[in-house]
Amino acid sequence: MSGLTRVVLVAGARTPFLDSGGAYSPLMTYELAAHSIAGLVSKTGVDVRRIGMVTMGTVLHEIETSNVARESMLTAGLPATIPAYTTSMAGLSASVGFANLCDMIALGRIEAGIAGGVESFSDIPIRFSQTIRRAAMKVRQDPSAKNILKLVATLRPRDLLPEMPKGTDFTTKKVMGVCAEAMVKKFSVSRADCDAFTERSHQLALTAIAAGRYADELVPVHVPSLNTTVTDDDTPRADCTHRKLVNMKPIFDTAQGVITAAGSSRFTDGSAAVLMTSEQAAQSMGLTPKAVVVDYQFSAVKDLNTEMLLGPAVTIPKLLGRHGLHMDDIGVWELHEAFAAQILVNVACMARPEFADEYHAGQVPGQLPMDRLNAWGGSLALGNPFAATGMRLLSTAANRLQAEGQRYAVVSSCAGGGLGAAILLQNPNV
Ligand SMILES: CC(=O)SCCNC(=O)CCNC(=O)[C@H](O)C(C)(C)COP(=O)(O)OP(=O)(O)OC[C@H]1O[C@@H](n2cnc3c(N)ncnc32)[C@H](O)[C@@H]1OP(=O)(O)O
Repeated sequence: MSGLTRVVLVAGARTPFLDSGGAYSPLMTYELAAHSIAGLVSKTGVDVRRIGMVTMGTVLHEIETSNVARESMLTAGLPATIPAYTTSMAGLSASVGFANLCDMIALGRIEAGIAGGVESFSDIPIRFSQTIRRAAMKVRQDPSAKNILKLVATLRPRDLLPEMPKGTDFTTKKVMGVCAEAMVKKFSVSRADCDAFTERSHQLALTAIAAGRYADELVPVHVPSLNTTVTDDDTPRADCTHRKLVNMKPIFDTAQGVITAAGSSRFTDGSAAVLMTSEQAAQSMGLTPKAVVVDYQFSAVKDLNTEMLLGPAVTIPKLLGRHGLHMDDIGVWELHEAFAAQILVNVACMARPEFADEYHAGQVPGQLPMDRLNAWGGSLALGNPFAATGMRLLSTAANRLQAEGQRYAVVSSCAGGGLGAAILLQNPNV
């Protein structure tokens, strides 16, 4: 963002991530999101009067709180005078809010903003069937007993069944695990490599947790109706070992697939948020930024049927290329692990000339240095509350830049709809 006001990422905060159906079940998403916003404000000590906008991304929209950004920032106790809007771009829902706020700060329209993401799979929007919905609308127009009886007589028992969200991509009508298997068939990665990557994710997460790496970003969540306070992520597993993984059956392609339950990120509840300001605003508020936001890029794949989750391989090279950077120049890599196979396909594609011909005008991005990738574990171990994941990655990348003394970090995610995002951060001190 040269020539514009420099944007800095001050810090991130997140709730612990929990397997769906757990202790967050009684909470609505706005309540979960309020915890990450309130925690972020309290840990940074930012002067809230200087915040110009709040965004909150979500994938599964709750109808009662359709502008979940507004409800969550009010619940977090931010002044009502701060505007807030909700963003939606599949798994990149929070990242697009983050990008919007960066632009607003860079252009001098606001001097500080909070970008968050939230998801709950414990309380998904389940609807009546369309037949019932239509009948209900007709009853609203004419609520007479005669009309109600007439409409009830047209209903069949199956119309009374609730409609669950399908969990499939709307265009391809496939679930993401099936899409990931289609990528494996096109670009081929082995089951053994997937298992090794899965084990690595859990072991690195457990080591990072034991070393207190996440203490800085985690905010406890009190759930009054259960009289409990959640302090830790609950999905990293010590028993995620080669011995166990090797015996697991593939679940999305039972005959020939490589993706098991362990090699898939789980349906998870949680929220995360990051604080961005202009460099001058951070200085004047006495805040110490963890990273400078250098640039970002959104892209989309050509073929949704075989490349659905290939967003990082399509997006990262565009971002790096714009800054004359190579894979080796990046010291910290934080990539969303939707599936072990999806990460391995993305990494493999970036090193392949035929993929470079297809997407990057023949410029082969090269080999991603695996020892710098998700060094504190990834979504396979920590879970994937869809929209919250992007903000978790940013927070972790900024913390890793500081802890590891690296100069650049790249954060990247794939998403349903064949979308991809990549964000380039720089350590202000290196
Ligand atoms: C952009 C994107 O992010 S795209 C991705 C979007 N997300 C998705 O599509 C979600 C994909 N995930 C899923 O569909 C589900 O989480 C599934 C199907 C993978 C898992 O579903 P569940 O039925 O809850 O699996 P469950 O937890 O019961 O695990 C099955 C078995 O594997 C075991 N297991 C699961 N994970 C692990 C692990 N990491 N290590 C060891 N064992 C494991 C369980 O203990 C269980 O064993 P058991 O049968 O002996 O009890």
